[in-house]
Amino acid sequence: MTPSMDTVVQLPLLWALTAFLLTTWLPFRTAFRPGLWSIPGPFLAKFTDLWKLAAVWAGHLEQTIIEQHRQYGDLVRIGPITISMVDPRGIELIYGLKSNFPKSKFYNAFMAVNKGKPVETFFTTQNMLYHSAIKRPVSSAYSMTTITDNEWHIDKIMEKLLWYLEAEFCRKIMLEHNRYWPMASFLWGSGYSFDVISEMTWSNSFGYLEHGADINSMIRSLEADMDYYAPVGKMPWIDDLFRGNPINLYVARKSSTFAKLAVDKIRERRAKTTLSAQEERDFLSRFLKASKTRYQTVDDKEIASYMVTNIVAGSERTAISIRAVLYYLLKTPAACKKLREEIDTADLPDGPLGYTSVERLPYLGAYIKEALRVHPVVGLPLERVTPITFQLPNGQSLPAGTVVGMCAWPVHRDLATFGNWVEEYMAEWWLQGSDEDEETFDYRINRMKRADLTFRHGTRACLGRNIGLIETYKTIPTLLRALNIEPVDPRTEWTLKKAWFVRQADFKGVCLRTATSTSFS
Ligand code: HEM
Repeated sequence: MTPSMDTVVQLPLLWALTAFLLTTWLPFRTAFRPGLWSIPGPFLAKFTDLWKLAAVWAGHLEQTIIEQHRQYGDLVRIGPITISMVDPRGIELIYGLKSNFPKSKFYNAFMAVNKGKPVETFFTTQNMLYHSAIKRPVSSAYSMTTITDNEWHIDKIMEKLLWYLEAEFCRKIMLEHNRYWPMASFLWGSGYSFDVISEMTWSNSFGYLEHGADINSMIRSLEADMDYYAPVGKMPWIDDLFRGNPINLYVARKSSTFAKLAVDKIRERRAKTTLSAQEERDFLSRFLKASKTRYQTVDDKEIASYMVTNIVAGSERTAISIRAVLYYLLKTPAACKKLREEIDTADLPDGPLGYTSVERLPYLGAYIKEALRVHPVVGLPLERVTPITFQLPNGQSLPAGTVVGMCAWPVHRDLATFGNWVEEYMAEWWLQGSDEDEETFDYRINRMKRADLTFRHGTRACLGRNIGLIETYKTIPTLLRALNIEPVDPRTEWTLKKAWFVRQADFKGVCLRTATSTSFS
């Protein structure tokens, strides 16, 4: 059968129309989306999320966003429907309790897989009702009172760390090798924080400190996962295509390492007839208690998901924070000296320091806050979706369905809030100046606090904030008191691996010696 004359004429027209739509009309429509087209930003980003993906892939989105904001101002369009904002007033509007904006699809990539099925967690869910339903039964387990009542879990691991560093390594290796020990994996790596959070969760640490190695490469594979999630989260359909497609999920039908471990721990705990005092009060016991009263919401799948979230969200972030504080202290010898003096004169008890005995030390607080300002853990914008038209502080409005996010790196470098010293480590700014009256100081410090995105803010703020803070506040002075930690060469820099987290790699210049040894040879 030969095609009719009409078809012959129509076919090329159809192709031309399709080509026009694909090459001109659709990109034009995307770029000139009402409410967004006037917001400045990189040209490519108006048309496609490839711009974001490429910047994350290249490992410097946080720096690129800082530069974009310096070039274009407070609002930058970094994707066809994505806006980055830097004005600290936006924090309350986007993340505050009243706004309740859901997370964007970026978080889909972070979903764990259990028996071939993606599992939503506190961290990943975009359903705010589900989020509040699963958070309510367990939120008291993360309160300041509960965590300080259970500091002994942290103390146990801290004692191991001290023993390990002093007895096992420092003394021995110092005697053998020029009396210093280049700080390596255990403290510098994440093993310590992994051990703390596993001890708090099920009263048994992974044992990184004892093994001195990355058991079953769990840390390495978690880091690799995070490095994968960050770029694919910027174009979530890529993850759907490769990892989340039904064929892959069916063929794999596997659970993530942490999900399997959590299920085993629940089974073991249920089989126990008596529990130790420690087990009675750990997270797992609290989750199991919650399941008795809220059994419709908190089933075993949910308990496993709470446990996985604890391990995944509570290990790397705290390790990165502790490393940041140590790094900036070591790079600023005057600060380190001042802090040592503060600790020495504070009349503190022996052994691992309690949170209540150190939280009021002014220099310690200032050094920690400043390190987390200069080096926030998360390096990407925390994306939320506007459910309705969103009125910005400058009067402009964004249409419903816009992805809007603030990244801690540019926000913590906002010149209007932090002054011209934003790139410097200047902890004293968190303290009242000698020529500053109370009122001026209160005004200044409150502005700085309102611009603090370290743990974020509002409904989806960090659930483990108290753990992260207590662990950091306890660990830094306990270490400084027990050991002299010094840079071999203060000019040495660390290297940074930037994806979802801005993770530090080897800072080889650091070495340890016990506080009692007098000098390096
Ligand atoms: C110093 C250490 C820590 C820092 C700097 C930190 C930082 C953050 C930040 C910035 C977020 C918001 C992420 C987002 O909106 O995408 C977050 C969320 C979260 N963090 Fe932390 N975190 C730390 C420690 C912990 C610990 C120890 C735990 C666990 C037990 C934890 C559990 C969580 C959870 C569950 C969320 C998700 C909350 C939600 O969406 O409702 N974090 N954290």
